[in-house]
Amino acid sequence: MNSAIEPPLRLFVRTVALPDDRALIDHLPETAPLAWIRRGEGLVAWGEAARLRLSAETERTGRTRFATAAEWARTLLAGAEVTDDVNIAGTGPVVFGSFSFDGTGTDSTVVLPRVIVGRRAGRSWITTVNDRPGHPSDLLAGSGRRREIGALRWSGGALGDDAWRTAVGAAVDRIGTGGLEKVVLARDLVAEAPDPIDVRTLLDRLTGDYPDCYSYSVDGLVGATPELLVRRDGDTLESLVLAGTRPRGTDPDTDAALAAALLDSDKDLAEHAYATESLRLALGPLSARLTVSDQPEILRLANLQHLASAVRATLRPGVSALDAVAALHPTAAVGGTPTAAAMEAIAELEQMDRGRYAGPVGWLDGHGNGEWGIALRCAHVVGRSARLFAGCGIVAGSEPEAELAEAVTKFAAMRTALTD
Ligand SMILES: C=C(O[C@@H]1C=C(C(=O)O)C=C[C@H]1O)C(=O)O
Repeated sequence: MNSAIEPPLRLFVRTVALPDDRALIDHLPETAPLAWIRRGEGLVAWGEAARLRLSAETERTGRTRFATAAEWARTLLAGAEVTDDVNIAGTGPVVFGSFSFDGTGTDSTVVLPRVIVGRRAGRSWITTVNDRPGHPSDLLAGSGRRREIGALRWSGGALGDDAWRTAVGAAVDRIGTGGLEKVVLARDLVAEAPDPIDVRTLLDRLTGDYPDCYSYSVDGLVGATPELLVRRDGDTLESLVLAGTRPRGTDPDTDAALAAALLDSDKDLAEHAYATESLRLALGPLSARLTVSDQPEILRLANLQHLASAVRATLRPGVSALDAVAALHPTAAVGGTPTAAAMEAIAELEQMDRGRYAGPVGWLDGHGNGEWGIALRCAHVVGRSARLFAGCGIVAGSEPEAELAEAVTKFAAMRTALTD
């Protein structure tokens, strides 16, 4: 059964311009911070006016939960009395969501916060969600100082290095015998801190190190993802497909050589093509117009470079950001091809529950606008512990040793963020 914390009978939502140029993170309290930030803009939020917990489904792809969440949000937000002085995507009431990778997972959640602070195209605003008209002053209080994380104790996750190499080998064998073309295999790693982890400290470091990524925090899932699943503003949808990876070089020549090798690698181009194709197939029926760039480009991050393809679509009327998420997840960038066989292979070979890693994370406003990323380069933080995740696309020709090295590099974003 899905369960919702019943919202008050009537919600009063007020958005006003905020003459404040503090960094978004500086507004956040330590408890349950919600965030979606890129290049200093985005949304931060806190408090809870309503929450939907979604139950497990029988299908691994689990599409019903997105439809349930979209309907819940639509009814909730349509029933609110909204006064919006700013009126752009992300103003008015906004829900934040984080969905489990696998539909059989139990920890998907959507929350309507009490206070949302946003910044976009140089404009800042604050939105409050109340049971009575007006801005309650106690919710606008500034936040406390961010705390350091302290000395960490690291331990292995579900599979050690050898076992994970073996799993990659088994995936390559499966691909060779037909029925499966690509599968993304992930692994986990656990860090234990001396005190409860201050998520704002992680966000501060992630936004600093990865300004071009989307730094997010929803219900303890914290990370900085380069992979935009959906941005919907009016009838325009954008997405960025990533698949195919190399590390950054330590000097400009090596860096350029690694990028050139990536653009020239048949294995990586094939891995990338599965991902763009899955997106094209899923988005086609929702779009009046759809363009996927024909040649991938290089996206450079602090620690990695990826093959990237930009996608742009004009959506058919009435398709919300969350409707598009429902159609897209799981893309071959984090699942594989064909989807059902890849999901089975993941469940069998990884030997762990991904939780919300590699699931959609983001926000949705009352007009159906929103931004959703794939929850990558992240950790699930619970009290003093953080469980980190990293995965790699496996195709014919993948080598276990190289994939292991790639996973180590992908862990680095969160490892560094956790390290004082
Ligand atoms: C699965 C992850 O990343 C995905 C896999 C990639 C690859 O295998 O080349 C690249 C980008 C992401 O789509 C991860 O970071 O955990």
